[in-house]
Amino acid sequence: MSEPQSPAPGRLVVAAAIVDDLTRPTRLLAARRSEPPELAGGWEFPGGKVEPGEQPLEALHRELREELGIAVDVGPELPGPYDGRWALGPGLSMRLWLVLIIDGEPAPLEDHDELRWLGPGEWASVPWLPADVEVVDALIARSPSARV
Ligand SMILES: Nc1nc2c([nH]c(=O)n2[C@H]2C[C@H](O)[C@@H](COP(=O)(O)OP(=O)(O)OP(=O)(O)O)O2)c(=O)[nH]1
Repeated sequence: MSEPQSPAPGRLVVAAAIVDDLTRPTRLLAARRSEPPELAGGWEFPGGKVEPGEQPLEALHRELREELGIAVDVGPELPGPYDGRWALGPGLSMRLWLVLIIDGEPAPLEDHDELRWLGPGEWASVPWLPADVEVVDALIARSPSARV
């Protein structure tokens, strides 16, 4: 099968599908953005932009510590259709990994005003940011344990 034509990868955003189990996940942690105004109220995978000179996984650990106050073990990546990345908007694309919390209780410290554990059958039940809808669908498709 041929690769879809780009949107250019653009700046890399790294994000986490925080789950309760890396092989048979049943719960997924969604975060509601509080800013900027045009994105506020939309639900997303916690994460953020990779800074110059930073490795992607280094950025992921930093963002999760800053935004939620947690340390994680990183599991498998959910590769997107654009050279492994998911298209976000103009000039941005995302890599996403399943992760498990190993330290800390997640709290909306930065950029979010609510966190919610979504149980089986609920993973698509919040209004995800538009670009995340296909990502959530792909996550559900690879996680039979997420379905009721
Ligand atoms: N973190 C994250 N960002 C997403 C997702 N879906 C999606 O469209 N985005 C967009 C929203 C933002 O435009 C961009 C990520 O930027 P960000 O604001 O989280 O990055 P950052 O924490 O590094 O913040 P900054 O340096 O830009 O202030 O990607 C997602 O699931 N997670």
